Amino acid sequence: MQALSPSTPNNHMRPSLARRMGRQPVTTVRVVRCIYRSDPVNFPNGIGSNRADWQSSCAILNASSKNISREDQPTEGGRADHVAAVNGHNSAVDLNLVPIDASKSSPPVAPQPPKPLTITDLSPAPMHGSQLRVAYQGVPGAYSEAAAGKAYPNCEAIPCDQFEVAFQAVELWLADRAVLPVENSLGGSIHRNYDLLLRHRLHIVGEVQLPVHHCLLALPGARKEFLSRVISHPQALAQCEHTLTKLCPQAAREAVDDTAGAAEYIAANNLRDTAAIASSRAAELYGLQVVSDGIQDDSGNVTRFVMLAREPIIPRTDRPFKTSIVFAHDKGTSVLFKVLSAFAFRNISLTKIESRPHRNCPIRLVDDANVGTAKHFEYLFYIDFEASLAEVRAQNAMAEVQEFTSFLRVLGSYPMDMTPWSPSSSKVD
Ligand SMILES: O=C(O)C(=O)C[C@]1(C(=O)O)C=C[C@@H](O)C=C1
Repeated sequence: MQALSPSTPNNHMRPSLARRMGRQPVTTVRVVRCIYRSDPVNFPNGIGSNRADWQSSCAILNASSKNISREDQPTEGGRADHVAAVNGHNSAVDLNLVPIDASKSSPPVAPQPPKPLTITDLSPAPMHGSQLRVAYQGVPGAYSEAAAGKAYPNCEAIPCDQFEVAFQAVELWLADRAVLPVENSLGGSIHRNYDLLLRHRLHIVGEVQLPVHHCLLALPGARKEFLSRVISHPQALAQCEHTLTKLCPQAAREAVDDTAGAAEYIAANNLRDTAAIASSRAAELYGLQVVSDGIQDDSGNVTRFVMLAREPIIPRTDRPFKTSIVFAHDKGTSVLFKVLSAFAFRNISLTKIESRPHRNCPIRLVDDANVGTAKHFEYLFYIDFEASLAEVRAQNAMAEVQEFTSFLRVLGSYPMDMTPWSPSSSKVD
């Protein structure tokens, strides 16, 4: 089976099911022009230069207007005001977008003098986040939806059919935050999402670590001995690899876009020979039965998600902060030790280091007249360190790192998730 995506035939069933759930997944579309009505979260005083820019650069999007034309793929590297991700045909209502009709526009009102910016205008809303619109990849019941709820209780979670679309939803003010899984304690890093962090200009403003408790789900009455395949997100398949071999050795494993989408697909197509790895909430939402509960290979299975916003938060020192950076050097990996020592000398702990291919310059050739040409792979390095950028030691470390690197970007300086440890229990039958 192909992965569920906007272009695959499977996709036709997803909007209908999502509609049953009360909302449609965000898909990639081209919006002609749009206006943003209000942003109570980022600009509670009703003022902000970003919003003004946005208003002047955009005009009309009407939920029912014919101005929206669907496209299968987002424009690669396209400008934010050309490509939008909106929610189905009722999007304008859901997303606070209002039509402008010049003939019916209200009478002119005296211009209001701008209110001075305050510190709250500059800093995104705190983590309790009511009314925050949070874009996530997947359909209701996905772990990313649960992560959005953990980070921002009472938020409005907006399903998106791709991670790329979740980024665009924030860039285009259709959502206030995006939630992005970056690593799992069993499956490791989600590499593609590291690449997306660099390709887009959003800022990391928070993190949550979510215990991930997987279930094997099938249609009511289905027996695990007769299952011929198990479908899920590749990370979920990896996290249950050994347990699955014991439970259903006969079943083939197939990757799809998200865990809950796998459950939805089985229900929509009445597949009696197929099971999904997904959450118990997905079982409830799509009417499936839990064949086995707690099938992750380790009871302490945890996925780390980062929260992304258009603006960075102001780093503080009154609680534990983490900072994420990415860097490269035109002399390659030889600078890595120097960069790491900038943190070590200041007693700053690193919590994560990841390397990704340097796509702009993947290979560096070093000619040696005597022995020939060495071909070195080039990397971008992602580092998370345990300090706030408001701390002098972190600022000094960064100044030193800047000297050693040819490219350096701060992805965000944000509060660490310090919630109590509650591992998901393993309950395999
Ligand atoms: O498919 C989902 O439910 C997701 O939210 C995605 C995702 C991931 O990308 O890692 C999130 C958490 C789990 O680790 C498995 C899958």
